[in-house]
Amino acid sequence: MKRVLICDPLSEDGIRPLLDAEEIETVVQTSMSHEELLKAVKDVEAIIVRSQTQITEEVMKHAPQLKVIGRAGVGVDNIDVDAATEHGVIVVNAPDGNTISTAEHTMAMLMSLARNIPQAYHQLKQKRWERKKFVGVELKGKTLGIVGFGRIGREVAQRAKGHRMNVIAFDPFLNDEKAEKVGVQNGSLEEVLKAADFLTVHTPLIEKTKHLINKEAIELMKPGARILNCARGGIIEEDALLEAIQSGKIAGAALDVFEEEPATEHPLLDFPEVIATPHLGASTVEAQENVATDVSYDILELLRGGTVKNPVNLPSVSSEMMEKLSPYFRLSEQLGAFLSKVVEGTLERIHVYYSGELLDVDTMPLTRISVKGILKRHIGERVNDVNAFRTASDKGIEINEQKSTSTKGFTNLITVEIETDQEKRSIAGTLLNGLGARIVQLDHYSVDVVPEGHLIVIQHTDQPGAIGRVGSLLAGHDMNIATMQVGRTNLGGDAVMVLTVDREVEGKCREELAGIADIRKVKCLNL
Ligand SMILES: NC(=O)c1ccc[n+]([C@@H]2O[C@H](COP(=O)([O-])OP(=O)(O)OC[C@H]3O[C@@H](n4cnc5c(N)ncnc54)[C@H](O)[C@@H]3O)[C@@H](O)[C@H]2O)c1
Ligand SMILES: O=C(O)[C@H](O)COP(=O)(O)O
Repeated sequence: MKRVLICDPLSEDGIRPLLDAEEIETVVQTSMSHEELLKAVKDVEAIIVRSQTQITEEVMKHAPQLKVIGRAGVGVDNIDVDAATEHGVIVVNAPDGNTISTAEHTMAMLMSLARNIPQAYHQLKQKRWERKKFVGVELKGKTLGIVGFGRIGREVAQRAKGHRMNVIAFDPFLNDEKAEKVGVQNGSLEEVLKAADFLTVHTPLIEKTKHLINKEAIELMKPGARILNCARGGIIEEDALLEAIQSGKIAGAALDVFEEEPATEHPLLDFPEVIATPHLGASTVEAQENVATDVSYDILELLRGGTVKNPVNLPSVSSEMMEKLSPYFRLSEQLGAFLSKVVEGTLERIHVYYSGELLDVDTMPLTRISVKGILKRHIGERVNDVNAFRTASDKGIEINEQKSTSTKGFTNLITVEIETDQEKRSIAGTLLNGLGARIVQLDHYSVDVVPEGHLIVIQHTDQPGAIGRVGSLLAGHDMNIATMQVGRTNLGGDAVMVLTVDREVEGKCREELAGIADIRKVKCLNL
């Protein structure tokens, strides 16, 4: 018997496939303490959670039989996906099942916020007939700013348009053409912040979106604007929001999620301008049945040796292929990650070229890993080796893979090229026998860089003193330079510097670097 442990409340109809499977024993044990959870996972092959239960590496270490973790919902931020991958545990989620419910909940919050419905209801329940106090605003003609135009963001936009709102959205995967097709305006984050009467966030919580809506962002907003978060606590900086509510800059907020949940004692709840629900976005009969069904089928398939529909981290490479390809896995991801951090604009096309000893190998898994490395910057851990292509195609990004006979003298060479609506950039890397991975080309500059650690990539004009000024500035910041590579097109022409430094480069240091004469662009990377 294979044991499946369900740790958070799930729809019984949704888990029916598991309950009906003869070879599966399904154990439902919710609201466990951490110690109880560690004991309960001892002999399970699958764990299913919603957002409450944290599946940490410690939990995985206590579950030696564990093969799969199912997230009956979208966000996998309560699961240590990296640790799962390291432990060979597949993570699956249910990305589509609760989209509509969450979009509808966002609209319910938007309307409640506009018309003070929770506050008025509360007064009436206290037998107070207040009318003057609860004068609201219409949605018609107002601008809804959407940050994160994925599944839920798009559904919210459609509904807001039904209310005759103007919609402006920001998403790194959105461009004017795609926005126009769905009748919204494409904007930068700054443009969205400045235009919004109501601002709603629908991004995942990843490093890049943590406190995306902070004090500086709120300062850009219109006085009297209102903010909604039905995505994840932490995308909006709660202290900054509190201050803005206190000062009157922000007229109201609707929150379904908090940085720490349960959030019964949260200071934001003391403000009458703040309305809130206890993470109810996905709490409908339909969504719960959908997500439980999707995750149950995937787990069943996987435990029966089949393939899953919604893997978050599954590497799908045969063992024979693995032997040939695995030395290039890390390099492929590093090339993608490196390039995604230096390129500007909305991604349109990714080309990957292989040459040398990679000519006769099925390199598709490597392309997938490079694409994952590129997309990870915006999507976080939810993009993986398996879903990288699907995610790219969902975002309208074209992927091309080609074999090339031009080896530039290397026994193997991988070249990744990104085209955006603004520029075309490329990077090439190789595995040097006995020496490991090297970046050997950045655009048309030859370099020799180990793709690891803290890197600074500087585009500048080749002029005497430029290198010295960079060195002195970094020294002034007590920043040790481990390696430095310089490439140039021609004397006095465009040039690039790639430096490896011993620690992360802070914002102030980066700004000062960008201010040096002859320096055009500075990008700081952690690989
Ligand atoms: N409140 C709830 O109960 C509930 C229910 C479902 C989902 N969620 C949360 O809602 C969020 C969105 O879910 P989804 O299904 O729409 O996901 P999705 O992956 O379809 O969309 C997320 C979008 O955010 C974009 N994005 C990433 N980084 C960005 C950035 N820095 N700026 C702007 N956009 C960025 C991505 O490109 C993507 O298009 C997730 O955080 C999810 O966990 C909450
Ligand atoms: O990411 C999600 O799917 C939502 O936050 C839903 O979380 P829940 O399953 O705990 O309701």
